[in-house]
Amino acid sequence: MLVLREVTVRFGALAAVDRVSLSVEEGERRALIGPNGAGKSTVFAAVAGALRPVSGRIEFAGRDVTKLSEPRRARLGIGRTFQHSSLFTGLTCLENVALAVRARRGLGLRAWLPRGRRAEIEREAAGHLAATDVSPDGPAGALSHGQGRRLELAMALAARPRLLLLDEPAAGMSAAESAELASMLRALPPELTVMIVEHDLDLVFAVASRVTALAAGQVIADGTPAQVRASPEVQKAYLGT
Ligand SMILES: Nc1ncnc2c1ncn2[C@@H]1O[C@H](COP(=O)(O)OP(=O)(O)OP(=O)(O)O)[C@@H](O)[C@H]1O
Repeated sequence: MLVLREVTVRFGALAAVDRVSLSVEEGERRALIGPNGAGKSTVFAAVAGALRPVSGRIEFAGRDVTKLSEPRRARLGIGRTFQHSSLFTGLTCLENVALAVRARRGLGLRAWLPRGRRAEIEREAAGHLAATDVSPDGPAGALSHGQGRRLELAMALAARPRLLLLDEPAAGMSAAESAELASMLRALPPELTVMIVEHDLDLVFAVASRVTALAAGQVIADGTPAQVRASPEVQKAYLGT
Protein backbone atom coordinates (compact mmCIF):
# COMPACT_ATOMS: atom_id res chain seq x y z
CA MET A 1 0.00 0.00 0.00
CA LEU A 2 2.86 2.37 0.84
CA VAL A 3 6.54 2.19 -0.01
CA LEU A 4 9.19 4.75 0.90
CA ARG A 5 12.53 4.34 -0.87
CA GLU A 6 15.48 6.20 0.59
CA VAL A 7 13.37 9.27 1.36
CA THR A 8 15.24 12.35 2.62
CA VAL A 9 13.53 15.53 3.81
CA ARG A 10 15.67 18.51 4.76
CA PHE A 11 15.11 21.67 6.71
CA GLY A 12 18.16 23.66 5.65
CA ALA A 13 21.21 21.71 6.76
CA LEU A 14 19.18 19.29 8.89
CA ALA A 15 18.13 15.97 7.36
CA ALA A 16 14.98 15.56 9.48
CA VAL A 17 14.27 12.35 7.54
CA ASP A 18 17.45 10.70 6.35
CA ARG A 19 17.23 7.99 3.65
CA VAL A 20 14.18 6.33 5.22
CA SER A 21 12.90 3.19 3.52
CA LEU A 22 9.83 1.34 4.69
CA SER A 23 7.02 -0.73 3.28
CA VAL A 24 3.47 -1.01 4.63
CA GLU A 25 1.09 -3.76 3.53
CA GLU A 26 -2.62 -3.23 2.91
CA GLY A 27 -4.58 -3.55 6.15
CA GLU A 28 -1.50 -3.18 8.31
CA ARG A 29 -1.55 -1.22 11.55
CA ARG A 30 1.89 0.36 11.53
CA ALA A 31 3.23 2.51 14.34
CA LEU A 32 6.08 4.98 13.94
CA ILE A 33 7.81 5.54 17.23
CA GLY A 34 10.93 7.37 18.35
CA PRO A 35 12.10 10.10 20.68
CA ASN A 36 11.22 13.79 20.17
CA GLY A 37 12.65 15.16 16.96
CA ALA A 38 13.20 11.68 15.46
CA GLY A 39 11.39 12.71 12.25
CA LYS A 40 8.04 10.94 12.71
CA SER A 41 5.80 13.90 11.86
CA THR A 42 8.08 14.79 8.95
CA VAL A 43 7.62 11.28 7.50
CA PHE A 44 3.85 11.76 7.76
CA ALA A 45 4.04 15.17 6.08
CA ALA A 46 6.10 13.65 3.26
CA VAL A 47 3.61 10.80 2.79
CA ALA A 48 0.60 13.17 2.84
CA GLY A 49 2.33 15.51 0.39
CA ALA A 50 2.66 18.51 2.69
CA LEU A 51 6.48 18.36 2.46
CA ARG A 52 8.58 17.37 -0.56
CA PRO A 53 11.56 15.07 -0.15
CA VAL A 54 14.85 16.29 -1.63
CA SER A 55 15.51 12.74 -2.74
CA GLY A 56 13.89 9.33 -2.69
CA ARG A 57 10.57 8.02 -3.87
CA ILE A 58 7.13 7.47 -2.34
CA GLU A 59 4.74 4.92 -3.83
CA PHE A 60 1.11 4.58 -2.83
CA ALA A 61 -0.98 1.64 -4.06
CA GLY A 62 1.63 0.88 -6.70
CA ARG A 63 1.81 4.43 -8.02
CA ASP A 64 4.67 6.95 -7.74
CA VAL A 65 3.16 9.88 -5.81
CA THR A 66 6.44 11.62 -4.93
CA LYS A 67 5.60 14.70 -6.99
CA LEU A 68 1.83 14.79 -6.44
CA SER A 69 0.23 17.59 -4.42
CA GLU A 70 -1.47 16.97 -1.09
CA PRO A 71 -5.02 17.28 -2.54
CA ARG A 72 -4.18 14.82 -5.34
CA ARG A 73 -2.89 12.33 -2.79
CA ALA A 74 -6.00 12.85 -0.65
CA ARG A 75 -8.17 12.04 -3.67
CA LEU A 76 -6.15 8.88 -4.24
CA GLY A 77 -6.94 7.79 -0.68
CA ILE A 78 -4.32 9.15 1.71
CA GLY A 79 -6.19 10.59 4.68
CA ARG A 80 -5.05 12.15 7.90
CA THR A 81 -6.65 13.42 11.05
CA PHE A 82 -6.98 17.17 11.33
CA GLN A 83 -6.10 19.29 14.31
CA HIS A 84 -8.80 20.09 16.84
CA SER A 85 -9.20 23.61 15.44
CA SER A 86 -10.59 22.21 12.20
CA LEU A 87 -13.86 21.28 13.93
CA PHE A 88 -16.79 23.63 13.42
CA THR A 89 -17.51 24.16 17.10
CA GLY A 90 -20.94 25.76 16.57
CA LEU A 91 -22.24 22.86 14.46
CA THR A 92 -23.38 19.49 15.77
CA CYS A 93 -21.11 16.47 15.47
CA LEU A 94 -23.43 15.08 12.79
CA GLU A 95 -23.21 18.33 10.81
CA ASN A 96 -19.41 18.30 11.06
CA VAL A 97 -19.14 14.79 9.66
CA ALA A 98 -21.84 15.49 7.04
CA LEU A 99 -19.64 18.35 5.76
CA ALA A 100 -16.73 15.92 5.42
CA VAL A 101 -18.98 13.48 3.49
CA ARG A 102 -20.09 16.33 1.20
CA ALA A 103 -16.47 17.37 0.62
CA ARG A 104 -15.54 13.83 -0.41
CA ARG A 105 -18.42 13.74 -2.86
CA GLY A 106 -17.31 17.06 -4.34
CA LEU A 107 -20.52 18.78 -3.21
CA GLY A 108 -20.34 22.44 -2.22
CA LEU A 109 -20.56 22.82 1.53
CA ARG A 110 -23.60 25.04 1.22
CA ALA A 111 -25.06 23.70 -2.00
CA TRP A 112 -28.77 23.00 -1.77
CA LEU A 113 -29.58 19.29 -1.88
CA PRO A 114 -32.93 17.51 -2.13
CA ARG A 115 -34.13 16.05 1.13
CA GLY A 116 -33.46 12.42 0.12
CA ARG A 117 -29.85 13.23 -0.74
CA ARG A 118 -29.36 15.11 2.54
CA ALA A 119 -30.81 12.20 4.50
CA GLU A 120 -28.47 9.78 2.77
CA ILE A 121 -25.44 11.95 3.60
CA GLU A 122 -26.58 12.16 7.20
CA ARG A 123 -27.01 8.38 7.38
CA GLU A 124 -23.45 7.91 6.21
CA ALA A 125 -22.21 10.56 8.67
CA ALA A 126 -24.09 8.82 11.50
CA GLY A 127 -22.32 5.57 10.59
CA HIS A 128 -18.88 7.19 10.93
CA LEU A 129 -19.92 8.66 14.27
CA ALA A 130 -21.13 5.27 15.47
CA ALA A 131 -17.78 3.74 14.49
CA THR A 132 -15.97 6.29 16.63
CA ASP A 133 -18.57 6.23 19.41
CA VAL A 134 -19.44 9.94 19.27
CA SER A 135 -23.02 11.11 19.82
CA PRO A 136 -24.37 12.91 16.72
CA ASP A 137 -26.28 15.58 18.65
CA GLY A 138 -24.94 18.57 20.50
CA PRO A 139 -22.36 21.10 19.38
CA ALA A 140 -18.85 19.88 18.58
CA GLY A 141 -17.55 22.69 20.79
CA ALA A 142 -19.03 21.02 23.88
CA LEU A 143 -17.12 17.77 23.49
CA SER A 144 -14.44 16.61 25.92
CA HIS A 145 -10.90 16.47 24.55
CA GLY A 146 -11.11 12.71 23.97
CA GLN A 147 -14.48 12.94 22.21
CA GLY A 148 -13.19 15.81 20.06
CA ARG A 149 -10.29 13.68 18.89
CA ARG A 150 -12.70 10.87 18.05
CA LEU A 151 -14.86 13.31 16.07
CA GLU A 152 -11.73 14.24 14.06
CA LEU A 153 -11.27 10.55 13.37
CA ALA A 154 -14.90 10.24 12.19
CA MET A 155 -14.28 13.18 9.83
CA ALA A 156 -11.13 11.54 8.49
CA LEU A 157 -13.05 8.27 7.94
CA ALA A 158 -15.71 10.21 6.03
CA ALA A 159 -13.06 10.86 3.36
CA ARG A 160 -13.01 7.04 2.88
CA PRO A 161 -9.20 6.81 2.89
CA ARG A 162 -7.31 3.65 1.99
CA LEU A 163 -4.38 4.80 4.11
CA LEU A 164 -5.12 6.73 7.29
CA LEU A 165 -2.36 8.69 9.02
CA LEU A 166 -2.98 9.35 12.71
CA ASP A 167 -0.54 11.81 14.24
CA GLU A 168 -0.56 11.45 18.03
CA PRO A 169 -4.27 10.59 18.31
CA ALA A 170 -3.96 10.02 22.06
CA ALA A 171 -2.21 13.33 22.82
CA GLY A 172 -3.79 14.91 25.89
CA MET A 173 -6.02 11.90 26.57
CA SER A 174 -6.44 10.27 29.97
CA ALA A 175 -5.41 6.63 30.34
CA ALA A 176 -9.09 5.60 30.16
CA GLU A 177 -9.70 7.67 26.99
CA SER A 178 -6.57 6.24 25.41
CA ALA A 179 -7.70 2.66 26.17
CA GLU A 180 -11.09 3.42 24.57
CA LEU A 181 -9.30 4.82 21.53
CA ALA A 182 -7.22 1.64 21.28
CA SER A 183 -10.29 -0.60 21.14
CA MET A 184 -11.90 1.72 18.60
CA LEU A 185 -8.82 1.62 16.38
CA ARG A 186 -8.76 -2.16 16.59
CA ALA A 187 -12.37 -2.19 15.35
CA LEU A 188 -11.62 -0.17 12.17
CA PRO A 189 -12.28 -2.05 8.90
CA PRO A 190 -9.52 -4.64 8.38
CA GLU A 191 -8.82 -3.49 4.80
CA LEU A 192 -8.03 0.06 5.96
CA THR A 193 -4.28 0.63 6.29
CA VAL A 194 -3.44 2.70 9.36
CA MET A 195 -0.19 4.43 10.29
CA ILE A 196 0.05 5.92 13.72
CA VAL A 197 2.63 8.23 15.29
CA GLU A 198 2.21 8.03 19.02
CA HIS A 199 4.18 8.59 22.21
CA ASP A 200 1.78 6.50 24.30
CA LEU A 201 3.53 3.14 23.90
CA ASP A 202 0.71 1.26 25.63
CA LEU A 203 -1.56 2.42 22.80
CA VAL A 204 1.09 1.56 20.20
CA PHE A 205 1.57 -1.96 21.47
CA ALA A 206 -2.21 -2.47 21.82
CA VAL A 207 -2.90 -1.44 18.22
CA ALA A 208 0.14 -1.92 15.99
CA SER A 209 0.81 -5.10 14.04
CA ARG A 210 4.25 -3.77 13.08
CA VAL A 211 6.42 -0.99 14.43
CA THR A 212 9.09 1.18 12.82
CA ALA A 213 11.39 3.04 15.19
CA LEU A 214 13.17 6.21 14.11
CA ALA A 215 15.96 8.17 15.74
CA ALA A 216 17.69 11.25 14.32
CA GLY A 217 15.82 10.82 11.03
CA GLN A 218 16.86 7.20 10.45
CA VAL A 219 15.14 3.84 10.85
CA ILE A 220 16.76 2.06 13.80
CA ALA A 221 14.36 -0.90 14.07
CA ASP A 222 11.47 -2.38 12.12
CA GLY A 223 9.51 -5.48 13.03
CA THR A 224 6.82 -6.90 15.24
CA PRO A 225 6.04 -4.96 18.42
CA ALA A 226 7.95 -7.58 20.45
CA GLN A 227 11.02 -7.38 18.19
CA VAL A 228 11.11 -3.59 18.31
CA ARG A 229 10.57 -3.50 22.06
CA ALA A 230 13.53 -5.89 22.51
CA SER A 231 15.83 -3.96 20.15
CA PRO A 232 18.95 -2.63 21.94
CA GLU A 233 19.01 0.38 19.55
CA VAL A 234 15.44 1.28 20.52
CA GLN A 235 16.17 0.92 24.21
CA LYS A 236 19.26 3.09 23.79
CA ALA A 237 17.34 5.77 21.84
CA TYR A 238 14.64 5.93 24.50
CA LEU A 239 16.72 5.54 27.60
CA GLY A 240 19.93 7.15 26.38
CA THR A 241 21.93 4.30 27.85
N1 LIG B 1 9.34 23.35 9.84
C1 LIG B 1 10.52 23.00 10.35
N2 LIG B 1 11.61 23.78 10.19
C2 LIG B 1 12.82 23.43 10.68
N3 LIG B 1 13.04 22.28 11.36
C3 LIG B 1 12.00 21.47 11.56
C4 LIG B 1 10.69 21.77 11.07
N4 LIG B 1 9.85 20.76 11.41
C5 LIG B 1 10.60 19.87 12.09
N5 LIG B 1 11.89 20.27 12.18
C6 LIG B 1 12.98 19.55 12.81
O1 LIG B 1 13.07 18.30 12.17
C7 LIG B 1 13.36 17.27 13.12
C8 LIG B 1 12.28 16.22 13.08
O2 LIG B 1 11.06 16.79 13.54
P1 LIG B 1 9.70 15.98 13.62
O3 LIG B 1 8.64 16.95 14.10
O4 LIG B 1 9.46 15.25 12.37
O5 LIG B 1 10.03 14.94 14.77
P2 LIG B 1 9.03 13.99 15.58
O6 LIG B 1 9.69 12.67 15.67
O7 LIG B 1 7.68 14.06 15.00
O8 LIG B 1 9.08 14.69 17.00
P3 LIG B 1 7.93 14.83 18.14
O9 LIG B 1 7.77 13.48 18.73
O10 LIG B 1 8.56 15.79 19.11
O11 LIG B 1 6.69 15.36 17.47
C9 LIG B 1 13.51 17.97 14.46
O12 LIG B 1 14.87 18.23 14.68
C10 LIG B 1 12.73 19.25 14.27
O13 LIG B 1 13.26 20.27 15.09
